[in-house]
Amino acid sequence: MGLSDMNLSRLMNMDTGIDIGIDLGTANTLIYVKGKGIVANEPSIVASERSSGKILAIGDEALVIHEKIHPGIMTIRPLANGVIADYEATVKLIKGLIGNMKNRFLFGIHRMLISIPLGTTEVEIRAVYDAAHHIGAKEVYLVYEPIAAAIGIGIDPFEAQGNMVINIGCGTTDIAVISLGGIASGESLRVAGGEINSRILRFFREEHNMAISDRAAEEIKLRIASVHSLEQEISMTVRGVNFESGLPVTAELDSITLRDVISTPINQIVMAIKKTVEALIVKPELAIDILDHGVWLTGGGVLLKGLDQKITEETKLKVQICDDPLLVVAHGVGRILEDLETYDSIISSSKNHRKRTSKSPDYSAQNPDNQQ
Ligand SMILES: Nc1ncnc2c1ncn2[C@@H]1O[C@H](COP(=O)(O)OP(=O)(O)OP(=O)(O)O)[C@@H](O)[C@H]1O
Repeated sequence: MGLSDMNLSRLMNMDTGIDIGIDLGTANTLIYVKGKGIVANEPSIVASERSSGKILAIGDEALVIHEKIHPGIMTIRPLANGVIADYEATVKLIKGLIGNMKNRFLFGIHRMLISIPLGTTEVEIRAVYDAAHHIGAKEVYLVYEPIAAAIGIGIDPFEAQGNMVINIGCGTTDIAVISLGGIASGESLRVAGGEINSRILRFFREEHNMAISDRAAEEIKLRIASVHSLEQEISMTVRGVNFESGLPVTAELDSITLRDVISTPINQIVMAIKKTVEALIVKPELAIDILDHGVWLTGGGVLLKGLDQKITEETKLKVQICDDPLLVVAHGVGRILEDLETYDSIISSSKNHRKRTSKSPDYSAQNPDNQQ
């Protein structure tokens, strides 16, 4: 009796290994397995033993350790501003997240597709390729995050109509006008949700001589941060530690004061959006498309209260927050992975990656390989 189609495909899968997509983010790393969907969504954090470097935990478990100071354990966030800041820890994070799955397959990972921010330099791209090969991927592909986000929304990146996507994560904000499979106008800045938290931490340090935890800064942002006046302004009591006495203290913070505290990064993001739109002056038909169809907001950072309204007021563009902004890049990476042939021209591969020096990228390029 011959092999059934299913057995044959199983055999082929074993022969070549699994295909994995990764949204490697500053705050969160998501793993997509071809044919299965998103199988992991955990914070990008690794905890290791200080003396031996032995990995104790990754993801959710490492975050719990991070919040409880322990002299013998250190925690690392391997990604900063969307790119690899600690190579070893990044490898450990990805290995840890896919480790359990991989054991179920005989020949490990075949293809690995990773999303990267628009502003990733040549050196940083090299590090991503190296890490993926180090982990065992036989073929490695990269895609720019806003293109993955667009595909995750359901936009056809090859259509002539211009589509504008603003992806605000933790470490980076990417703004791209996508048309005909390329980026017609784009900006990338290393300012996003994480910078808002940094401003909150700094405010308490400078204004209240008070240390607050990373978790407290995140909670403040989620509960009372807004970039547009609220119908009813809100406030909360914040707990921390006085820098001099070391004693626990509290302070009140209201949404009006906080709006001012976070205004600089918000203005930087708005300026970058305006710059991207202004660059379309030489491509008026794309500018009209954006005016007609509006802008998509993706990434967790867009959930900041009133941000959509602020962007509309400042740019006169209609904006829409996509469904599942924290998952949309991973969904896009997944769609590409399921159909690599269709998306061939918008991804780059380590096979055809040429060695170049680190320079500012040219966003007219269609994929991360085309950096000048
Ligand atoms: N409700 C919310 N309000 C404001 N910010 C939020 C909210 N929910 C999540 N965020 C922020 O979204 C960010 C995480 O988003 P996301 O997972 O898309 O980023 P990332 O992919 O890890 O980062 P990057 O793409 O920059 O490397 C964090 O800064 C988080 O604080």
